[in-house]
Amino acid sequence: MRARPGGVDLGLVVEALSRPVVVGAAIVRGGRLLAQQRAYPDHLAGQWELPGGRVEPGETEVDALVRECVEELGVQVRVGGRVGPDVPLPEAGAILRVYAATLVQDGIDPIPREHRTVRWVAKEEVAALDWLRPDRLLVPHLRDLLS
Ligand SMILES: Nc1nc2c([nH]c(=O)n2[C@H]2C[C@H](O)[C@@H](COP(=O)(O)OP(=O)(O)OP(=O)(O)O)O2)c(=O)[nH]1
Repeated sequence: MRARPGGVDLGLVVEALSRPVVVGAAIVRGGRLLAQQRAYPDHLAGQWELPGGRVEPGETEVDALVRECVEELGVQVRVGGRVGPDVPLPEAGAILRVYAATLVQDGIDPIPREHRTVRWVAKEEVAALDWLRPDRLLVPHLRDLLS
């Protein structure tokens, strides 16, 4: 039996709050958004996502974004504000939380270390990219970021 003070199911609230967080970086340079193309697993290969990954225990979300951008792309990022709502990731049993970001050194190009390729996407191209399914919900918010 779940506790329901005031009609709120506390079990569900705790479950939602404790779900692991995958952070994503919406890195913008010169009015374009950086997207990266997955190389694996097979059923996701070829689709596009934002740089990022799981927040490890003891790490802040900003720490995780900075670490993932170094690991995946070899670049340092400066993390800004939130972009769009939290998006459920049913496959990973997690939620995706996206932050705006910029490159600390504008002249250093991101090099994909774990992905097939990366691409700087213009506002009018964002909606047409073959994003991972959860990211599709974020397309209007990503476009707004490029306004
Ligand atoms: N980084 C990132 N992951 C995303 C996005 N959208 C989305 O559904 N995901 C999913 C893919 C994965 O299931 C999960 C990220 O998990 P993860 O950090 O363990 O990374 P991964 O599957 O790429 O693999 P690995 O680093 O463990 O090798 O979030 C996105 O925009 N960026």
